[in-house]
Amino acid sequence: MAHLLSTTCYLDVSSSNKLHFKSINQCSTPIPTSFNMGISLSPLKKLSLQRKKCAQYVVRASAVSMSQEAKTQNDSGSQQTTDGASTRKKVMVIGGDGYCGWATALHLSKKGYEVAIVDNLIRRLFDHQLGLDSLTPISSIHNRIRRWKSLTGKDIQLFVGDICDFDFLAEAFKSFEPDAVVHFGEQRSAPYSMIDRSRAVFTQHNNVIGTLNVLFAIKEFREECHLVKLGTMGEYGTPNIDIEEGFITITHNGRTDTLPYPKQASSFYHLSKVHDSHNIAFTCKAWGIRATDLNQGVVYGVRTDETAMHEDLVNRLDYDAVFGTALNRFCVQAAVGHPLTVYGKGGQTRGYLDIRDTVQCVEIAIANPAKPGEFRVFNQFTEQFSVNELAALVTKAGEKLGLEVKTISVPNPRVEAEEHYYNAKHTKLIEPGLQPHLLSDSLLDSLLNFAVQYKDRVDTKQIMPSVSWKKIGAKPKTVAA
Ligand SMILES: O=c1ccn([C@@H]2O[C@H](COP(=O)(O)OP(=O)(O)O[C@H]3O[C@H](CS(=O)(=O)O)[C@@H](O)[C@H](O)[C@H]3O)[C@@H](O)[C@H]2O)c(=O)[nH]1
Repeated sequence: MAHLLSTTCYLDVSSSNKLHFKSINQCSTPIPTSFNMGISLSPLKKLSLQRKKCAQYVVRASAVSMSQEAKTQNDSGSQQTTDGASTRKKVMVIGGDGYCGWATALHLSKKGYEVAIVDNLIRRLFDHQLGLDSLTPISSIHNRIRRWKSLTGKDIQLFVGDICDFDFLAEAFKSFEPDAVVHFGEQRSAPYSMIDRSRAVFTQHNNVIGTLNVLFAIKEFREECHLVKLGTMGEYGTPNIDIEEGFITITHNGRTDTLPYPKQASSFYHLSKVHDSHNIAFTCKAWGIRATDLNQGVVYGVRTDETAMHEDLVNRLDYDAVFGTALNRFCVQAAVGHPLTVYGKGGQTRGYLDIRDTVQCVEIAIANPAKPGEFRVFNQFTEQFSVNELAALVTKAGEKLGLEVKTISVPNPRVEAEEHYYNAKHTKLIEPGLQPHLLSDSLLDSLLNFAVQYKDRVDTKQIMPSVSWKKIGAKPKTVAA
């Protein structure tokens, strides 16, 4: 069984330019290395893809010139100590190199929080393995952080390693001492988890054990630390009743109780988040952990105020059938003249939100922490759309830009309801101040323009779905060269 090569690196942005190397840790979580259509990925195999002894090093960001005057930002990340002094709240962003994590790390840093990114960079490895790429060219995490420092004067610490390796996570916790942990560090694609047995096992192991380790790290080293965990609206499935925020009050045989809302996830990925929610709820009760489960809907968009500051800060945008999500995919499809790929009847309805609202929601959760022992659940989306509605909106916006947009019905590769009732509550983030960026013509114009700008980078072979919920088997899938 192949394993992941994991480098543990610590980027400390302070005074001198020294580079320190130190041997650290090992890990044993298997990750799959092949996908689809017959030929295995020998170069990646040669990497041996093993979580083995690796280097820890410290890079000083002052090695990068300050290309722009550092600016003072509005700081909302400070907190009062018992003696009245003001300190900056420390937030560890696990998965801070990914789509939502990178945007969030920058936003929190700008808001005055002291931020550390923890990431094993595996999202970049998935692309290498499956032959995929972000629509937008993205810089290395090191260059991203250096650029941020040069533009704003703000440090972001970097711990490169795997949270399934508890020794690594413990070191990161003891070194950074977070007041809050935002946990995006999971394999987040439903199709990826449905490629083959090894991807299903990897997804659930990685996600469930990673979160379990975070819970143990909080208990062991930072009891007061608030866990802000990214869950998913997909935990609820599509029941024929209104979806509440985490809990539902039920009267049964004359007795009444408020219970966790029933979970009906529809992929091994979505199920991993259900398992996480149970583990978190249990440890809140048993150990007094304070946690917020953010059941996020489908995210769209690419720009946030911070990622728009420089090309080195640009976020990734996935359009392929494994990692790309519905609206982002449709915009890229429209830009390259590919028909919009509505799966099945297109009545599948989900909650959606702009990535600028993802970063706002996380900040709201951190600024208003759960109490010790409290397990809160917020539904994190701003609007509901069916896939057909999204296709119609993109068609209209494309026409305005002179694009001829067609839609096709693709046989649904997933097992899901294609026509159903959907009405999900989402008030708990609005009350403390979320100001939603609703999907508008101007947003669609700018997303489409963005897609048009990068359309030469699109590999149209990655658009049609090739992962089937029904055909998943034990045999490892490999990718063609
Ligand atoms: O080309 C496409 C792509 C998707 N769909 C449909 O659009 C819906 C949403 O699919 P998606 O790929 O945009 O989103 P999903 O697989 O549900 O997962 C994404 O959105 C989840 C939130 S939610 O959908 O569970 O609310 C997050 O948890 C995941 O990390 C993120 O990848 C599904 O019914 C899917 O069948 C199409 O019709 N055509």
